[in-house]
Amino acid sequence: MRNGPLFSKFFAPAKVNLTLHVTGQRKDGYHLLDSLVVFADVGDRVAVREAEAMSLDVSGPMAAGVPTDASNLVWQAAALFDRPVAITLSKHLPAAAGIGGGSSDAAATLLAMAELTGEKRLPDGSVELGADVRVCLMRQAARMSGIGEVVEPVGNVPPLHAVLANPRVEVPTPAVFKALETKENKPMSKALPRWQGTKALIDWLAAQRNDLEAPAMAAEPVIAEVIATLRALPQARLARMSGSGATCFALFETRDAAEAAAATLVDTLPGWWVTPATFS
Ligand SMILES: C[C@](O)(CO)[C@H](O)COP(=O)(O)OP(=O)(O)OC[C@H]1O[C@@H](n2ccc(N)nc2=O)[C@H](O)[C@@H]1O
Ligand SMILES: Nc1ncnc2c1ncn2[C@@H]1O[C@H](COP(=O)(O)OP(=O)(O)OP(=O)(O)O)[C@@H](O)[C@H]1O
Repeated sequence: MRNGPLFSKFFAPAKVNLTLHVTGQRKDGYHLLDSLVVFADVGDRVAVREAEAMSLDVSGPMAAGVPTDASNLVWQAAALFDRPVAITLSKHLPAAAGIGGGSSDAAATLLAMAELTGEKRLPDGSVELGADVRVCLMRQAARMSGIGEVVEPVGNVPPLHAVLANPRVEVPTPAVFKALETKENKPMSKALPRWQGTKALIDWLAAQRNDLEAPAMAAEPVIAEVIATLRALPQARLARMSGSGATCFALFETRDAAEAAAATLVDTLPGWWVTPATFS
């Protein structure tokens, strides 16, 4: 005898592209990428409960403007299983922000639905929900290539402490890719180094790129201001945009330095979304 409806919940971590090299473009217009992806200890939360019919409740400090109907990627993910559920989504990440958002929420929903239904394999169409869904399903440091469908785990990534900042402007991913002038750029080195500690990783990252920074900045010039502001923070070692923006990150060698820097930004720029984070 089961006691009460089936229920499952999962964390949806922010997805951060430490690097994002655009190396080509397919005939269908999708761009080929080479990206070192890590996940933050900040994110959304998804819960699903067995119900008579599908429903979605969106709450949390970043819920404004997030769809509450079947256009939400969590609804689309849950609907791939033939089991109606009441979904609750608690939004802590800004949307259209280059840090996974909908894709990470969709991945968390897929995992929650698989647990709730006991399904061992994900339904067809799961990873097609978004180019970032596959890497978000892995939710650990990975090298992502192809258009996002090739995901290779990367071990021994030293801990990175960061500040994430978003000026609360939504940046449409398709437009940023479209505006990228040079589609064939150098990938990262074939073999990634085995970094000996946080400083070695940051030094290596400094020689990598996010090729979408330039088109994103052209679309939203405030992104250049975000990067300059992050770069000027005490003990900030590197600042870069994540994904197609507008969220940018600064890297620090200690969590204390990241938290102190975040507190400074929260004071001086109350209109921005700012949080300390640890990447792994
Ligand atoms: C920028 C990244 O976030 C890096 O992780 C991803 O490549 C984009 O992931 P995403 O936001 O889940 O992207 P999707 O929602 O699947 O695609 C949005 C649009 O971005 C463009 N797009 C996306 C991924 C890719 N490799 N090449 C593209 O050109 C396409 O126009 C696509 O229609
Ligand atoms: N669960 C969701 N959370 C936020 N936005 C969602 C969600 N589902 C659908 N959307 C819609 O998707 C759009 C893109 O939001 P999302 O957070 O996926 O940004 P993104 O820039 O694509 O993230 P990334 O590029 O890092 O994958 C939003 O503007 C919103 O209208």
